[in-house]
Amino acid sequence: MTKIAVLGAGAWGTTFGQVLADAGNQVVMWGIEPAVVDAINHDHRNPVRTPTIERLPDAMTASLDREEAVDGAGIVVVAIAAQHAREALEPFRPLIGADAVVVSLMKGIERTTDKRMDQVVTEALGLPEERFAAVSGPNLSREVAVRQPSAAVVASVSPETAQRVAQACEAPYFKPFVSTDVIGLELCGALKNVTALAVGMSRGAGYGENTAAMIQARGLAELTALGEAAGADAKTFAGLAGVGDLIATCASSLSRNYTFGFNLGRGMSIEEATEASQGVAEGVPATNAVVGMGRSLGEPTPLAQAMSHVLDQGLDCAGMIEELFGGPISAE
Ligand SMILES: NC(=O)C1=CN([C@@H]2O[C@H](COP(=O)(O)OP(=O)(O)OC[C@H]3O[C@@H](n4cnc5c(N)ncnc54)[C@H](OP(=O)(O)O)[C@@H]3O)[C@@H](O)[C@H]2O)C=CC1
Ligand SMILES: O=C(CO)COP(=O)(O)O
Repeated sequence: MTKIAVLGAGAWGTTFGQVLADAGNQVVMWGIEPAVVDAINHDHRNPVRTPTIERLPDAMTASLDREEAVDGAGIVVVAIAAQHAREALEPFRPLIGADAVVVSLMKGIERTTDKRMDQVVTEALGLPEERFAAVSGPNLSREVAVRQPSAAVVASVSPETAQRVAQACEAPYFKPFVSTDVIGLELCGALKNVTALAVGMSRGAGYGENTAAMIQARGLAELTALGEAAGADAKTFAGLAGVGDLIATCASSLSRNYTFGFNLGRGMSIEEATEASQGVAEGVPATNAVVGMGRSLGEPTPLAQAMSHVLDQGLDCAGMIEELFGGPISAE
């Protein structure tokens, strides 16, 4: 059995840990909450983050100790809230094996640097990019947790690394595809969250399918253009990690980003929506980073800009839509 460490015992880390265990690996979760680590070890449960999983596989254990978690692990998976990834990972730098591959499940942009998670992870760990892979796709954790059929894309600049990670996470209900477009995959995951906030907001305000579709389609155009400007392959945005994830996230109350937006749309303040959120809504800190990224690449980001006015200045849903669609007629 291959040992795989999963850093971060949140909803997706724990659920993906179950995928890896179901795929035949020995999985050690690393977390910072003693109660969560204790519950995984003694009750085979993570009642805080994955309450719908009644019993985690026997091949899953957990540790509070960094060294114990990654010692002998051939693959190290990172599923930590994006804004905390760098500080959480730096202490792992001397501990991760020289041949280990590091995999990011995170869908975010670092607010203070506007950097993608592949950049944050490789910088924090001093990792060559050939030993890094990202996994992204339409993977609402509660559905994967009950083993509904799902697929994801594993991207690495090294086709061998992508293949190795894909083989490790292929389970009867979880189908990985491979790609070398790390930048595209990272931007799909992070930027669809900003669109999900806006679509959720329109739903919360009472608007229907047409409004949701127009925001979603413009969001896709925006993230594709930004991705291409950053060096990504446009094909990635039409695939599972792009359109696929956008469809899942923008249509589901299981998405924290959609729900955060929905709550804003029905009148909650940012503080109230944050309080109501069940886990991290990555689109919130990513929004201004997307605006910053657009500015540095010379690419307009009207949707992210409108959402930043929602988050920073309290713009309401009607104002957000007016800002997005109220300008002069232009080519699509
Ligand atoms: N849930 C989903 O459906 C999916 C999520 N993702 C992505 O995966 C990433 C993780 O999401 P998810 O697990 O759902 O989020 P959760 O909010 O459930 O969990 C976040 C995790 O980050 C940990 N964390 C936060 N700060 C620190 C820190 N300083 N040091 C160590 N650990 C820390 C939290 O620990 P603690 O519990 O102790 O606070 C928690 O385990 C996100 O980027 C998300 O976009 C990707 C695909 C699907
Ligand atoms: O990325 C996800 C589904 O693919 C999860 O979305 P949320 O982070 O909005 O819950």
